[in-house]
Amino acid sequence: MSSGLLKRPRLILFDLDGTLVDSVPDLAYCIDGMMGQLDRPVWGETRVREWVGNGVERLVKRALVGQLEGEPDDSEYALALPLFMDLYSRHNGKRSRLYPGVKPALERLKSAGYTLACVTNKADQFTRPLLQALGIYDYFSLITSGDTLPRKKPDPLPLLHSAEQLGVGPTESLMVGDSSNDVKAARAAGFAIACVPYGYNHGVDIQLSQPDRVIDSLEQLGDLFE
Ligand SMILES: O=C(O)COP(=O)(O)O
Ligand SMILES: [Mg+2]
Repeated sequence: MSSGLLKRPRLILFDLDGTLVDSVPDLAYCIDGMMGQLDRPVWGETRVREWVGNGVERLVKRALVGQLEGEPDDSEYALALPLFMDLYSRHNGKRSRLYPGVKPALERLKSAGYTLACVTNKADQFTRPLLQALGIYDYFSLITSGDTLPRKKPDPLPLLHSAEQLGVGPTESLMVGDSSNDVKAARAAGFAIACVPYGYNHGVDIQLSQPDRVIDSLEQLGDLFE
């Protein structure tokens, strides 16, 4: 990782789960509720934390197979997904919290004239209510969810789509995330990438993905730019 200041961006894209919001308490509660309804053992927050970041379908599959990779039995998955969707639509946001410094950081960046947008792999039916419940929906000029486009992060499409919609080029755009999916998507899109170390990266240190910067709090973002 290099040091020194980054080129000042015009657009800052924020990942949601693990970057803005600690959503694992709700996700784990609903995964465990689903497992219980299937008469299977529950996993708890520590395991579920390692499985978040590739969208709801992968999360349910990971819970069914008990690991990051692998495909569950088709008929069990067909039962499990609607159970999870129903539980999460009723519990989304109840136990989730903004990470420290998120709201003041968004406020300061917005006031300083940066365009802010959200790019998440979370399904849109859950993304918008969560941002609203946590009082940060209005900071974002655009929200691109995991099912908005045909491909999710780590594909660069959601990042490139957001920048294009907002009339900003990739070299004037910064992605802020917590996982290797965010780093891969940003690199493929030609965006700069800053990461937080406190989120969900499948149990792996985010430094190993070599983002341009790692910051402890979003409040440090403004200090990164020339
Ligand atoms: O996997 C999800 O549902 C969300 O993940 P993200 O907000 O970190 O992209
Ligand atoms: Mg994330």
